[in-house]
Amino acid sequence: MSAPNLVQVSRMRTLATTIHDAAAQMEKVLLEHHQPLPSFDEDSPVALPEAALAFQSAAIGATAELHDLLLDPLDLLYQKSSHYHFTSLQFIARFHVASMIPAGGKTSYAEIAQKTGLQESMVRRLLRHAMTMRIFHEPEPGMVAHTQASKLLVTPEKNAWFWFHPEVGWPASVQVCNKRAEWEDQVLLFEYISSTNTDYLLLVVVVQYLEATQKWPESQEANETGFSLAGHSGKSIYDVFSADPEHALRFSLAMDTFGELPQYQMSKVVEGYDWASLGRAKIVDVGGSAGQMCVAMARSFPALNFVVQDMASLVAKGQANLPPELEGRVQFMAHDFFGEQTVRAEAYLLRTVFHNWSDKYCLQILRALAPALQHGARILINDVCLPKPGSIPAHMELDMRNLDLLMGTIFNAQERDLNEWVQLLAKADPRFVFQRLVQLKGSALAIIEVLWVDNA
Ligand SMILES: C[S@@+](CC[C@H](N)C(=O)[O-])C[C@H]1O[C@@H](n2cnc3c(N)ncnc32)[C@H](O)[C@@H]1O
Repeated sequence: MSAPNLVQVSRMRTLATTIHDAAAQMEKVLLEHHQPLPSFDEDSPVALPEAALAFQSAAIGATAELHDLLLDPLDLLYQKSSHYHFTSLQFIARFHVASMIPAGGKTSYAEIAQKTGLQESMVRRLLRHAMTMRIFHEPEPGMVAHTQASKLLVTPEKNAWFWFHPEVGWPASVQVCNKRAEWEDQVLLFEYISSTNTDYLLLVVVVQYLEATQKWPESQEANETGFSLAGHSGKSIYDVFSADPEHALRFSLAMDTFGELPQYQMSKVVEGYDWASLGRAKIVDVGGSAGQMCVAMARSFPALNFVVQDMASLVAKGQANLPPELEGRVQFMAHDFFGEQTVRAEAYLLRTVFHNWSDKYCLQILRALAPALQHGARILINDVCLPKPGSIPAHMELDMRNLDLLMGTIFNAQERDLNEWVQLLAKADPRFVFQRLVQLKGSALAIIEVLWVDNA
């Protein structure tokens, strides 16, 4: 075993000390100038006294470096290349949302929806995303109030300046490499996805999100999205992929890298749920890709057996790569999850399956399970469960709300909060009875545990 990296530990402490010392100096200066301490409060002074500026700069530099230093490197790349925040900022700027909220007061999501012509649920998603960046806050459920930053946007000049970045600078920057013509060529598009990461593509797609939302309000269809508008002439991502299974397979490889981010790792699922409580049981992994999750679980829980269901190309890949010692314990089956479930089992796992489908299609996937379900069967949904605004650290909430906007942009789908999960299940069939939410430690994902109860 190699020795711990003491240089990194020392840098971490040096930075923490710089932050501590600079903050103490700033407090002193502010007290001397009879100024309040920094806060997000809408009435907090914007400018610091001259004597505090050097300390402010030292603290910002050290916090930024400490933040990056503490990130997993894959997460660092992900965070630096995430651009979903432009979607919520574009909405705020385009509709001059700041001017709809009175100073010192509050306005409901419903009223903002009515003034902007967007659906209330969309307004809530966009503004809750911005709130993780301290732009507006939700002082009570359903209401929006100013922070120090959002209040600046009340004036037309500031809003125009703010508008410039998502509406002019951002779309222009997408064109910098003048690739749009080449993107029309799907082969290059998919080579791009698989060879680097999805961000260049997603940038073009996300630019179109508000356009799609305004063009097709309330749409639940994947061919009426930012993706469809971004050079795909009305096609959904599914249409584009199904025309080319090889590239669909490559996209699934790109998704595997997503799964390596600490907050989405499969090990958190293996460790975070009481799988042993199932006893000797069979688990069907619906939409289980090439079986990576089941292989990890089979290794840790010898009493469990698995059936992985997915598209034919993926299950064939899973079967070919199955470690020999798991032969017989992990089976593969091509199955369309919109079609009737035929395998009877003690539990059904649906891992990150629902978040890329709108409610209309999630209901179909849930109802298709029913014919195979026996009283007491567990349905385990491993997906994001959006937190109450402000209830977890902002960078973690932002990560979840980024994913929410990404799902909207590409699929007309969404991440869901607990209330939305419970409502979705009840609407699918009252025999789906929500049991409990298990928030997996160190993960952005939860397990929503549901029982099938005959006569419920
Ligand atoms: C976001 S991925 C999740 C994969 C896997 N559960 C995981 O967590 O790594 C969604 C999966 O659903 C599969 N899928 C999409 N449409 C399907 C359908 N109609 N029937 C079965 N599987 C489908 C995809 O091939 C993909 O493997």
